[in-house]
Amino acid sequence: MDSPALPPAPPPLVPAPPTPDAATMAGVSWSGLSYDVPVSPASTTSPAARARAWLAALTGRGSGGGGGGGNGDGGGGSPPAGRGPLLPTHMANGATPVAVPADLTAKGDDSGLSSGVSSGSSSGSSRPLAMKTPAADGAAAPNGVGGGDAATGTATAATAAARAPTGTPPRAPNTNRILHGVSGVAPAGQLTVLLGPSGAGKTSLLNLLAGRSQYGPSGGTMTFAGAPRGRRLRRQLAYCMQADIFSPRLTVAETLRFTARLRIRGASRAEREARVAGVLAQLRLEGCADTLMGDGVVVKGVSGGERKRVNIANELLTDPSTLLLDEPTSGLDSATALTVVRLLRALADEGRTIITTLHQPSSQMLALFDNIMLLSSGRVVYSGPAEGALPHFASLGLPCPPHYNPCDFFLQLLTDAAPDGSQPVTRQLEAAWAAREAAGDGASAVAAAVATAAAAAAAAAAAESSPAATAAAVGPGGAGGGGLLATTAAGAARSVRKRVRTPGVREEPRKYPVGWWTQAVVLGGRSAIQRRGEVLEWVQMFQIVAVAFLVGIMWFQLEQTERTLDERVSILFFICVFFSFIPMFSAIFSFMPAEGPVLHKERSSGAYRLSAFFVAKTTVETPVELLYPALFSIVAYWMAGLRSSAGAFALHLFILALIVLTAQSIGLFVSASVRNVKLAQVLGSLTVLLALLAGGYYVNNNTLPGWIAWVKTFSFIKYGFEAMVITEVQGRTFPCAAVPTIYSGGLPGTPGDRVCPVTAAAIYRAREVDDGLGVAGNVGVLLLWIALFRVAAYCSLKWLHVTHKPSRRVAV
Ligand SMILES: Nc1ncnc2c1ncn2[C@@H]1O[C@H](COP(=O)(O)OP(=O)(O)OP(=O)(O)O)[C@@H](O)[C@H]1O
Repeated sequence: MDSPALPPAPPPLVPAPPTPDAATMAGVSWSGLSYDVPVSPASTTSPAARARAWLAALTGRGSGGGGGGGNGDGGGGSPPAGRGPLLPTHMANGATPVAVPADLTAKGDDSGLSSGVSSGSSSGSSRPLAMKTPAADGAAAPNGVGGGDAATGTATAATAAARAPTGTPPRAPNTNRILHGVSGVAPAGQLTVLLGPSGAGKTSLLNLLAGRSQYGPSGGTMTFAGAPRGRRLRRQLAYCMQADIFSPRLTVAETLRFTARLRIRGASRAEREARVAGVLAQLRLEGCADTLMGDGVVVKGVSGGERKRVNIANELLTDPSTLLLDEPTSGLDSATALTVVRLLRALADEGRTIITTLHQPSSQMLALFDNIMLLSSGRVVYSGPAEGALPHFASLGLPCPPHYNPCDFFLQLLTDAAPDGSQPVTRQLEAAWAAREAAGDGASAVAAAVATAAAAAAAAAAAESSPAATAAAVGPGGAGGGGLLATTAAGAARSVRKRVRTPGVREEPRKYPVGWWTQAVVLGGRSAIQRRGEVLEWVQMFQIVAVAFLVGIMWFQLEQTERTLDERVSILFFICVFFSFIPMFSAIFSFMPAEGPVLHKERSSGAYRLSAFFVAKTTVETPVELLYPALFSIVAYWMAGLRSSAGAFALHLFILALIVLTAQSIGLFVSASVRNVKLAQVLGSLTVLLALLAGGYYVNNNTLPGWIAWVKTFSFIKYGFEAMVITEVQGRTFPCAAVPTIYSGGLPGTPGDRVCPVTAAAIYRAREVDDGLGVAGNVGVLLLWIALFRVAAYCSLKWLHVTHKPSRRVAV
């Protein structure tokens, strides 16, 4: 019996997904990216919520999972498909309503930045601007990224939901959504610019792409050169942060040389020098190669424009295929800013993927861009070729006035607010773009296609992980990206193909470009150079020597009798205190504000291990810290007439060095644990004051009540002071003076006779020195303190102070 004929297959409801070209595959794409951050603890009212917010802020975990309430698009989950209301049809110019995806229908923007779309906010507005959809006037779709026809009718929210490349995940409680399922593509060999008003989410998006966001993405995918971001691509991606953070006391050339030594793998010295010379020439920095970087405040250095270019040069040293830049022109005059943008254009023309945020580009700059992505409150209002933006807005009934800078026009559209603070036009633009994306005519379709291809490539790579298979996959004609790349004839894509095929790009056997020892040696060398301006600072040197002479004069050639025993003890205590304050306060500023930002930046780029930095820094700084007490002692010790023996002097110096290192270690710990400079200062002062008060000189520790007597155990000054006293008087006797003192006894009203001459034991008794511990015991305690606080400083630095690894809630 014949089987009945099958009914013809129904026509597809959605257009076929676009096929990304080679340059797009080799570039960066992101699909449905969402980003949530914890709400500020101060803005929550309930104590429990505030505690959760504090905890989230502390641990860097923005939201713990899906679901939960909330008033935003994510908070309560998306409304069922098809239930997105339409915008009101009050708009002029015969505009038809724009379908609003479910994502935009929530009352109130969960980002907390602006109000959400509501019929009231639009219909009640007397906005002069009105929009129409592309479908309304039959306008041809502007050249969207993915190609494909514009929707032929009003897209529904159901379509939007069905066509969304990735569903935006629900927003967790106590979080703000900064990015709402943002999709885009930045093809290789092209300059892609993120534009939008302040707070639109440009930096957040860039941070996500760079893997540097504080909390990690809440949803979505990213692909780099057709693959998910992984370690193998880490060094192919460079990020120029907005703040140009550099060590102020290094010259431009030194800065680049140190970066080259730390970040270029397996290069000889000559090759590194050639690379540095190359980027200096490329960025036209030869003229200021020997100028200090400076900090613009204390150390005079390069100009703002040069600094920006050094920032870019520093990242170009590793020859990255993808360069992300956050506001590379901020603070520059228009001519210098144009120079920087031209430079980015040239870098893109070399085949690199360049993605940058810019604040207010001129129309001259616009002509240099390939693509722009316009963001508003974390949502896309346009993403595609730069020349397609004006037609897109014109098709919505928003033509750019003649002789107007298009970029200013875009930003004005996105910042225009009604008297009640609402932004109906912005909301409508977001909705219009969402509708266009839903119709398959936008970046999200391309990004989704790239993500699919990337997933397939990753699966294939996992199946065939042999080097031969990898080579076949990346080579021309291979089954993977190489095959795709080989199909293009575009110049940009050719250079991209060359880059992607560069040996070493695919393999990242080690986490860091150079080994631990090299890192430590290079960082140590840099630390030494950084301190050159400080160590030899005549003022500081003069201060130490001047105080040494002053002390020598005040305590000049103390009599070797009972009469001056008090002075003898007091000078030792003064030395302990003086050399507790100085190293403590110089260490307190070690990481914040001084080196913390540089460390954070360099660690974020994966340049070196924290342990290498820490060991190098503390090792290099130790001899410098010990120089001052040595200078001081050479003068003051002999002038004051302390124990006249080379051995005693050496031991005195050794104990003083330990006191300095203990104070420095505590200072390092405070600096590594506290971000607030003032708080660090207060903590430092408190620590030294407590150590001073419990040091056994001012207060008789044995007479303290039991509940507070334990404080003396934590006074590092006490241990140093006692060790010094023992060194000074051990085995000596001092002839009695005419007038009795506490050392010889026999004072009126005290029991017992006077004991002459005064022995060391009598001095220990009078000063409550614990001679049972001896010099060795006290030295041991100080060494323990040094070790403990250094380890604690390292741990704080690693886990509390400098975070360079964002938490990741989804794998991308
Ligand atoms: N970690 C965070 N915690 C709280 N809010 C954040 C965090 N990161 C970003 N935001 C908020 O997200 C919004 C977007 O910030 P983002 O820096 O991305 O904006 P932008 O477009 O780069 O702005 P600008 O042009 O002024 O630099 C801002 O309102 C910002 O306050």
